[in-house]
Amino acid sequence: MPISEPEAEVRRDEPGQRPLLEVRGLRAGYRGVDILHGVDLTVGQGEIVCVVGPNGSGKSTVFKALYGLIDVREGSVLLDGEDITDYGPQRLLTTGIALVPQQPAIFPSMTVHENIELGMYLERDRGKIRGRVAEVFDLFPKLAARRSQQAGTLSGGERRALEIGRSLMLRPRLVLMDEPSVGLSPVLVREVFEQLRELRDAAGLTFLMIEQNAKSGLELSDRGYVIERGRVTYSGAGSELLGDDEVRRTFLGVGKDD
Ligand SMILES: Nc1ncnc2c1ncn2[C@@H]1O[C@H](COP(=O)(O)OP(=O)(O)OP(=O)(O)O)[C@@H](O)[C@H]1O
Repeated sequence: MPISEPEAEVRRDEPGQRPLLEVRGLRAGYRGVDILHGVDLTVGQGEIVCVVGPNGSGKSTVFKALYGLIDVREGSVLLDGEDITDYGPQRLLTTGIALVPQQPAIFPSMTVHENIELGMYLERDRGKIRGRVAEVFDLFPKLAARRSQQAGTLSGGERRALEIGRSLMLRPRLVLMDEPSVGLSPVLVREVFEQLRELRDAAGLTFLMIEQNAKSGLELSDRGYVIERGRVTYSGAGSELLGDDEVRRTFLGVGKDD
C-alpha cells in the first residue's frame, strides 16, 4: 500500500569510493502492507554509513529485507555487482554479509575464545579456525588479553566488541550493525564507534548500521541516510546532515544553536 506523498529529498549524493552495496527501489513490508516504498542506498567500499530516522520509519525493515528475513517485493540489492536480492541469510553469510544483531548474542558461560570460534561453527578445519581467530584477536587486542575469560563477565563495550569480532570470522565484505549503541553508556558508545573506525582503517571493513542514537551514529559515519515513513528523505555526509537545521530539529531534537 504505497503512500502517495512526494519524496522530500534534499540531496542524494553517492560515495566517492567504488560502490560495494547498491540498493535500488527497495519495496518490502509485512502481510501485504508495504513499509518501504522504494528505498535507494549506496555503501562505498570502506565506508561507514548510518541509517537514522524516527521510530517506526522502517530502518529495521531495511535490514530485514537486506538480510533475506523478509521478501523484497520490488527493487534490487547488489553486492559488488552480484545480484543478491533473493539470497537467504545462510547464503548471504557465505557471500560476505555479516549481521551484528541488536540483542546481545554472546554465550556467557563460554570463554571469549570459544565465543569467537562460534563465528565459524560450520567449519571443521581446526587450522583454518585457529588462523581466523588469530586474525580477529589481532584486530581486538583487548579481547585477546581476555581470551580465557568467561564472556558473561565482560563489560558492555567488550561484549559488543566480542560480537563484532565474531562476525568477522567469515571475513565479511559488509557488516550490518543493528543499533550498536543500544544498552551502552555514552562512554561505551564512543568506545565501540571508535573501534568501528579503527576496523575500517586497519582492515578496510565496510559498515552499514542503523541507529536510534542519530547524533552519535552520524558523527561516526562517512555518510548517512534519513528514512521517514519508508522513504529516504535526506542523505549526505554525516557532518552535513548533523549541520542541517531541518534534520537537527526533526531528528536530533535540537535547535539551531545547540
Ligand atoms: N513483523 C511485523 N509485522 C507487521 N508489521 C511490522 C512488523 N515489524 C515491523 N512492522 C511495522 O513496520 C513499521 C516499521 O518498523 P521498523 O521496525 O522497520 O521501524 P524502525 O524504524 O526500525 O523503528 P524503531 O526505531 O522503533 O526500531 C512499523 O510500523 C512497524 O509496526
